Amino acid sequence: MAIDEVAASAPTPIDRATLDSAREITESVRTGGEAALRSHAERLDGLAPGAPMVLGKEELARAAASVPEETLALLERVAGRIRAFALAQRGALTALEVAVPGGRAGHDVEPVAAAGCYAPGGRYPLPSSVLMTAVTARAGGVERVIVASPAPDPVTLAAAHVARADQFLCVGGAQAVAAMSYGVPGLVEPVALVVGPGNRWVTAAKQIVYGAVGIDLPAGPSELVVLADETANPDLIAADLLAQAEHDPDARPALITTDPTLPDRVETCLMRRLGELPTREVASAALAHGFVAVADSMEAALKAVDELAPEHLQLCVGDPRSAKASLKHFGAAFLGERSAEVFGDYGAGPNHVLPTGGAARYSGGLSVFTFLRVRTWLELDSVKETGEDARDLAELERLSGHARAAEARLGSS
Ligand SMILES: NC(=O)c1ccc[n+]([C@@H]2O[C@H](COP(=O)([O-])OP(=O)(O)OC[C@H]3O[C@@H](n4cnc5c(N)ncnc54)[C@H](O)[C@@H]3O)[C@@H](O)[C@H]2O)c1
Ligand SMILES: [Zn+2]
Repeated sequence: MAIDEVAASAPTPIDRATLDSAREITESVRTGGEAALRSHAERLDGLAPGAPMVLGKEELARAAASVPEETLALLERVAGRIRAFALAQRGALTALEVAVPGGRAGHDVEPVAAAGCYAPGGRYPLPSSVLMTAVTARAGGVERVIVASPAPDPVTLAAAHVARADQFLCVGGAQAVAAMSYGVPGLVEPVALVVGPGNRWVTAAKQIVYGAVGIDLPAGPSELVVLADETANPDLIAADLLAQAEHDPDARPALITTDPTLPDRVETCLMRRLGELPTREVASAALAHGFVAVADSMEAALKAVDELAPEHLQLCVGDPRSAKASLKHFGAAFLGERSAEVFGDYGAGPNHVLPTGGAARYSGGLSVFTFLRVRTWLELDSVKETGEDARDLAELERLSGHARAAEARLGSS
């Protein structure tokens, strides 16, 4: 692909047909309750007829006890790193109090009361996403946490136990998002915020329920841009492209480089690795809509990356820090070829739930901040300095009630 065609090749966030089918599903769960939820789950999520849809803390603890000890220890270690990073981020946001004319104002920080955390499970079980969402919610102080994932395996349930989730909804897709958002009488209480990655039906459903609940960000099919110069190792690039390609046939792996000899060398490694990859069927489908672009300068390459606003950006260049510093739009950057994107996926610290479909232009990834509300307050001793301005501005807007409410205080200060 020519470098100046890269921006136009960006995927549209969600197609109309997926939105329509997600809307039908979310509406039917909203109005049809448990019976509608069960019928979608049996049809789309492989829920066995009569199987429980919701598990509580004891069942999650039992699942945790059933997995090998070293698996549980692994989940605990990864959860610990995600929690440590989230708590460090939490510490960067503090309550504020400042003087304003006539008094004081400020903000305080309060978590949402209840969060629904979606973890994908259609193609592969993703216990890592359970940890990324639910551990981070708890680190933010969320009181009630429900995790949803279709056909969960014991490790996914164990991850929910490790994350100290309260409930597990064994349902996926748009129906799970609707159930957590609207609630299902007798089964699931509605939450205030729904978060988590997923395929296009999950992403569409989050868009639909937004307003009734808060959502995090569009975190759809995986995207990776590798930005590489002549210092890059073609075999590592091939490995990284395949790692994201295997997520979903809709995933989008791409290489942008200033070295015209690199694409062929990457291609050779890619073909060899693809032949040996157990997930090659999905990966090949994704590779078919990935792309390679050669730029004649680093400046042109950086411009193309910025226009694309990719979810993951792997910087295989001589000076990754300065490349990152000159970019505005990406979900998460991985600096240098040792800092492979998979270490972000699997919990080095930062979250792996990241904006796709160009959403990096207006959103960062999921973080502890997603679960927090910054609420402001105002406390005045005197309205001498601001009261007349308030009254006059209200009159300009012809809102007499406002003007009078301000006026009523003017005499008393
Ligand atoms: N952006 C991120 O931060 C991030 C992180 C991890 C994973 N992901 C992405 O999450 C996705 C996971 O996808 P997945 O499919 O494996 O799991 P998923 O759990 O997201 O979706 C599976 C569910 O989709 C629903 N579904 C499937 N086909 C449907 C249809 N025809 N009509 C209606 N509903 C249907 C079903 O309910 C099914 O259980 C991948 O695209 C992956 O790249 C993104
Ligand atoms: Zn990944």
